[in-house]
Amino acid sequence: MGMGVEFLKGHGTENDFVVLPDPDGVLDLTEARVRALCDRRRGLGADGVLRVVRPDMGPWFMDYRNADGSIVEMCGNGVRVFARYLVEAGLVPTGEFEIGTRAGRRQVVAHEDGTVTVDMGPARVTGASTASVRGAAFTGFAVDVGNPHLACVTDTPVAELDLDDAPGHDPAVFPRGVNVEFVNVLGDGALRMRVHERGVGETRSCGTGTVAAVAAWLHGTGQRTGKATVDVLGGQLSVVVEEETATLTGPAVLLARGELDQSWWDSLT
Ligand SMILES: N[C@@H](CCC[C@H](N)C(=O)O)C(=O)O
Repeated sequence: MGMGVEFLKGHGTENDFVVLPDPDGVLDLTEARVRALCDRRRGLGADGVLRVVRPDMGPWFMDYRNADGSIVEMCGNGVRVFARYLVEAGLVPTGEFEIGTRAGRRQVVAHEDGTVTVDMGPARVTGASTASVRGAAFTGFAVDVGNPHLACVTDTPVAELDLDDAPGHDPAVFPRGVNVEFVNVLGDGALRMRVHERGVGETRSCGTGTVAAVAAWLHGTGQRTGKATVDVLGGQLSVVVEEETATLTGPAVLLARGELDQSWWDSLT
């Protein structure tokens, strides 16, 4: 290894991340550096950054950043990729362990087949609200999965939506912004979803978004618990919603590792 900053690249259902191992918490991860890393032309390209930190007390901590550099609470696909990194780096044994996030500790199970199950904590439906896409209104439910979501179950085929721009939302309901999901019901327990993520744009998957989608679908049909598969642009995730918590299962892939050029890193402040 040379002197550059170590990185890995990974994805969960094509929601992709740069992983930065930083056990001693010495990296100065500025907004400018996150933006440059995530840029698909002048950087490595990713939807977000996962910095891997070992606190003095407690489990390994996932310091998650959106591609625009914003620091937010939780990332369901990210936590699976983070878990895969910890296992492959030999920092935890395959099986069950905890990961710290800004939304609290999350129990994960890294399976032998490469998939990871995450206990996501409760998915709380907190009310109803409306998203707009090119003048069309979509009603949905506000769902708190540690981070904020507006999940809209709709008969409009999600493939037809133009999500290049952020959907409109009510800032009084979502003062810190929101991730917006559009959801089609394909059959009992089978959903299709597209998502526009706060701080990123449209992504090919959002783990917390799939949990919000299933919680909203169940809520709208008068059910408190249930399970569903959710087809996203980048694959399929499985979600189980229980009274007190929800679980998310899906793939987690690491595909590259290397080091960032130190002078490039230093040129960004
Ligand atoms: N892609 C993530 C969610 C990342 C955070 C989100 N953009 C936010 O700002 O809350 C996931 O898989 O959950």
